[in-house]
Amino acid sequence: MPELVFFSGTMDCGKSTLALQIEHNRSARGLQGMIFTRDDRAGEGKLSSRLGLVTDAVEVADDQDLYAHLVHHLSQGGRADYVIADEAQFLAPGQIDQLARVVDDLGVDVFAFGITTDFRSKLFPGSQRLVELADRVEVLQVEALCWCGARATHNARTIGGEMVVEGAQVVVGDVNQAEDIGYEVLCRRHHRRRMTAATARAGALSPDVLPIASA
Ligand SMILES: Nc1ncnc2c1ncn2[C@@H]1O[C@H](COP(=O)(O)OP(=O)(O)O)[C@@H](O)[C@H]1O
Ligand SMILES: Cc1cn([C@H]2C[C@H](O)[C@@H](COP(=O)(O)O)O2)c(=O)[nH]c1=O
Repeated sequence: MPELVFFSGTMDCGKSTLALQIEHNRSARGLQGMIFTRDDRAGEGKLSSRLGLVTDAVEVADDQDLYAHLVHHLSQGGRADYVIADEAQFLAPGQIDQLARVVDDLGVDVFAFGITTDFRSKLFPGSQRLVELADRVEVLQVEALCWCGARATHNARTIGGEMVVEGAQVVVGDVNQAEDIGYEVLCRRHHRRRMTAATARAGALSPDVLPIASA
């Protein structure tokens, strides 16, 4: 049975790498995929992994109908034995419904990859719809780690290393960018306390508070 599978995890846990591996294994056996992405850090129409691999992809537009795109492609004699959708958190809920329709009406597997929650630990609308509709939600096995060594479960947005909780939901960026706007993965405890690697280090280095002399 064809499936809609949502591979989910924090930033930097290997989602795009897995997407590229799925694409490689299938294309090595003569299958042809349709690859969608949106706002990849490598630029428009790219699906990239931090391991250095990159492939071309269809850059999804705001109002694009993904089901209609597949039907048009097939009607022109194209093939689509499977679909990969990376950065799926950026897709609109309606586009996730269209991917479900690709599975149900066209009988094509859809593998979607994305982060579930934003820097405020709120669901992205596209990810929410995937959780609602997917046949399976798979959490990636390679765990990203918080600076404390615990499994990272949350994404923090940072400015100059400090966690921020105000701002637009979508700001394309990367981890390990101490300057300017960046991201850092944290365990829930440290996300709740807004403790990033930089602020934890600063706290550890600050001198003990001197006792207040009594009058
Ligand atoms: N220099 C490196 N050596 C080995 N593995 C690396 C290196 N850089 C990144 N990685 C691996 O790549 C993962 C990030 O992969 P990527 O597919 O870009 O993540 P995602 O799409 O989930 O953000 C890291 O968690 C790590 O396992
Ligand atoms: C938490 C969070 C992330 N983003 C952006 C930052 C990156 O461009 C992508 C995630 O990419 P990855 O391949 O999973 O590392 O999402 C965002 O726009 N808003 C957020 O809150």
